[in-house]
Amino acid sequence: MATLGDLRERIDSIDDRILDLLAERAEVAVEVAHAKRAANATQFHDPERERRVLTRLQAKGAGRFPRDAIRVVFREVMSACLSLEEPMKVAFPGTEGAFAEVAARHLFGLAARYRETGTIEGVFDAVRAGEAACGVVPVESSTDGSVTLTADALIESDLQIRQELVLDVAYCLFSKAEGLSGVARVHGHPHALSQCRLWLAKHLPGAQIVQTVSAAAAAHEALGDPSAAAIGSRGAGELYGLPLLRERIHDRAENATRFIVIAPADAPATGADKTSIVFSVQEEPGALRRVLAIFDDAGINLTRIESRPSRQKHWDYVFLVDLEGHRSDPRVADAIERLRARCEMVKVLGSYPRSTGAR
Ligand SMILES: C=C(O[C@@H]1C=C(C(=O)O)C=C[C@H]1O)C(=O)O
Repeated sequence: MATLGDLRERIDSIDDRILDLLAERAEVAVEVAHAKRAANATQFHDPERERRVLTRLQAKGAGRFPRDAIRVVFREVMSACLSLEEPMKVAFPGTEGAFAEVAARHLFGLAARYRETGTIEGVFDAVRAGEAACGVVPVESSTDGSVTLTADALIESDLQIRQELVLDVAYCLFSKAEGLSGVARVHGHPHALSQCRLWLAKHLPGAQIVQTVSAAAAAHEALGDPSAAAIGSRGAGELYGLPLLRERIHDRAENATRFIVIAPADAPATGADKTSIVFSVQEEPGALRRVLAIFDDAGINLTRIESRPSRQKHWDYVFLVDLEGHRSDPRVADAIERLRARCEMVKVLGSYPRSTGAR
């Protein structure tokens, strides 16, 4: 049997080969940059190509090496190669450690340049101004429903949805207190507090609940005061060096948030896509039913419908719909045309590949 020393020598020599291959890959990536420049490409980042690379490699597999890890490794390899061409600039709301940052890093890797904008509107502004190539914003929570700030910003903006990601959201409680009995105050972002409401009522009934603008602000409170606790992602607690008091304190075991990537353009068809649209209907009986019948007749599945105030008139609404299919599919394109004939306003918010989710 090989000794531990022999085996480690073999691993060292394999690692050297991996490094040589990474160096070779980086050289080719730089050549790709030259080729793109020669072709006057406006954008180096190519999410469709990246998706094809990840899908191909995960399908191929690597013996006993876990399939999920293939995604993580190659996500970082591509992010690093892209940074040689031009680092991807990505905006997200909130501050470091927020779930939007977890989603953004999952999608774009460590080598991208991240910009915290504080607010959801700030993400839209940064992308519109070209300060970021794209932005990552939450659009709905499986527990709390729609993120209305995002819905309203989408309705008003010319930016398009080009990707989505459903992220499992697990909240932890952090504090310098010895145990729950030492916690007098719990600080958290309103979304976090709402998704942990029942747990807090049961386990910390006497604690004062304090809303903060971000997970980071909550962490700062808990850092400065041992009788304070903060709610946040595991990563946020680690980032701020706070001791973990309890894990998975969210009320529903299945707690996920759907994030979208907004950019100046949406994504080409992949065969498993969704399209988001917004429309307004005339104020007459049965108007919404007639509009929805267009999708029914075309056999198009709607995955979500939501109404928002139009902000033009009192008690006037617009409807946001997510449907299965790409806007370039003849069936979807035809349904949208028929919608235009019936509605006062129709706006396509973008077509994008369906999320396969992330844990
Ligand atoms: C190298 C390229 O540019 C970027 C980097 C990629 C990679 O490292 O594989 C893939 C797509 C682009 O985001 C390319 O377009 O092929």
